[in-house]
Amino acid sequence: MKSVALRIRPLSDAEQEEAATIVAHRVDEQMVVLMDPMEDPDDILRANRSREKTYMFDVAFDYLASQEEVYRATTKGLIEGLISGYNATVFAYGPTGCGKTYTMLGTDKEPGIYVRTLNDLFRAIEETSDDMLYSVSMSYLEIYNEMIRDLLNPSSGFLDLREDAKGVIQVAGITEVSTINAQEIMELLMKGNKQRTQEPTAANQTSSRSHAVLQVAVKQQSRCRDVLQEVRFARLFMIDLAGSERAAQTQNRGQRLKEGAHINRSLLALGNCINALSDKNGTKYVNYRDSKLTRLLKDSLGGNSRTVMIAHISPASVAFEESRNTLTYADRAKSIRTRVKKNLINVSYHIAQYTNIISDLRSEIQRLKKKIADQASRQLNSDRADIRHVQGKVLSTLKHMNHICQQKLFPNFCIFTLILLTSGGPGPLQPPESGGDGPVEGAAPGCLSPTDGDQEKPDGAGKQQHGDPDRHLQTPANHCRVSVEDLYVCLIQL
Ligand SMILES: Nc1ncnc2c1ncn2[C@@H]1O[C@H](COP(=O)(O)OP(=O)(O)OP(=O)(O)O)[C@@H](O)[C@H]1O
Repeated sequence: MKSVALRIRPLSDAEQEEAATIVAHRVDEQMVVLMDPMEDPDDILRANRSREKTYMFDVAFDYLASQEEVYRATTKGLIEGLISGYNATVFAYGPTGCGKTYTMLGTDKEPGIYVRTLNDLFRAIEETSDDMLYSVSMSYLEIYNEMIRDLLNPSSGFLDLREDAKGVIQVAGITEVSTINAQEIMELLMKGNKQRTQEPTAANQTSSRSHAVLQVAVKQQSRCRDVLQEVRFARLFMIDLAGSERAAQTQNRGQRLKEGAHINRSLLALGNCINALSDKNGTKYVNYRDSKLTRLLKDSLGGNSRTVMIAHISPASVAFEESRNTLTYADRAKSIRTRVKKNLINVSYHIAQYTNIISDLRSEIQRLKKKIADQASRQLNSDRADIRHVQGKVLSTLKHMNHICQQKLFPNFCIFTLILLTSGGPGPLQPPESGGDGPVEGAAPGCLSPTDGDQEKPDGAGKQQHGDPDRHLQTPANHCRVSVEDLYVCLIQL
């Protein structure tokens, strides 16, 4: 547990009337002492024991502590974690009439933990709402005689507990009100509270006959829509348990007695869970299924939750037995360890999203590779066609030249023909390997290349002379075409 606190309420009017003595004292911020009122001091001396037993808690309060002090020391620290995705639970535990409802709900003048927590939660949300987007929903239920009732919609009948795929316990069909308006939530809380089963008993005029569970779910995500966005989700349970009671003390009959039996049964189940969870060897079976209360509190007790227990006792000698039991359970609860982790509800969604992006990119790469390969093969085919076309042109030019050449030019003409056939004649064609340089390198000595032409005619004279803008393109086809033109010029000059 994150912390276990103890609160000792003031002596009640009834206790004062009974002239009860005070047996439970707060010694300091953490220590409480309980004195046994029945023990004979002589017996204690003879047995060499103390009449007093001390208990240590994370924090201890007595009748002087204000509601604000209790809230600050126990619950306020949970809010920051809550809005960042850490589950939290605060529950009030103790015998009937010892101040659980006072701590959790409080009064109009002295509001309790519910109101203070919600106020601070909405303040924290407001302070960060420029960067973060929130959604808050609230539900309020009671477990009365082992049945779950929706306090925000009591006419909906009894509800069932279900475990979702992730093992989280949910209340099927519960009303969840979405709001980030503190005032609205307070009104709902007050309305729900009026629905809560309360009856006067001899021990408490306003005894809660049910366990009340206020659940606030907070979802937070960044307003900035980047790819690495996280959605954090956390639940806060605030629980006002019904008080354990002894029939003799409450003088209950009939329905009250039956309620008391149910209350005690679920609190016994809670006590058993606390016992098993606090077992030092960790080998005891934790039976959450014994009551609806323990099923609902499964995560809060031994799972993923920062849990605060506020145990309550009366200081009076008449309540000694109940106080001792409560102190013993609260003391044990200190050794319960929970495994808290941040709830990032859409991590798997993002992983799925990344997987989709990667597979889209892979198919895009495949598509582009195929396109490049197709283009390259089309280009190669068109280059081959160009070269064959040029070769054809060369041959017909040569045939034509054959007619116009004088006899004395014939040997020169034959030499040029030979050169041309050696450099670009029919035979296996090589595609350009780098910028079309291949055919130039492969040209026979004496065959003119565009570069050769430029070298021979500085200042672009060659370009003007031939007037062909494609002349400098380094493709095999152009290279051959230029060579033919140069050859033609040379032949005419000869
Ligand atoms: N710290 C306190 N300061 C002043 N009054 C208190 C304090 N604690 C409890 N009381 C008063 O004691 C009475 C009983 O308290 P409360 O109803 O909160 O007990 P409870 O533990 O919730 O009882 P139950 O389990 O029967 O519902 C109430 O009248 C309440 O106002």
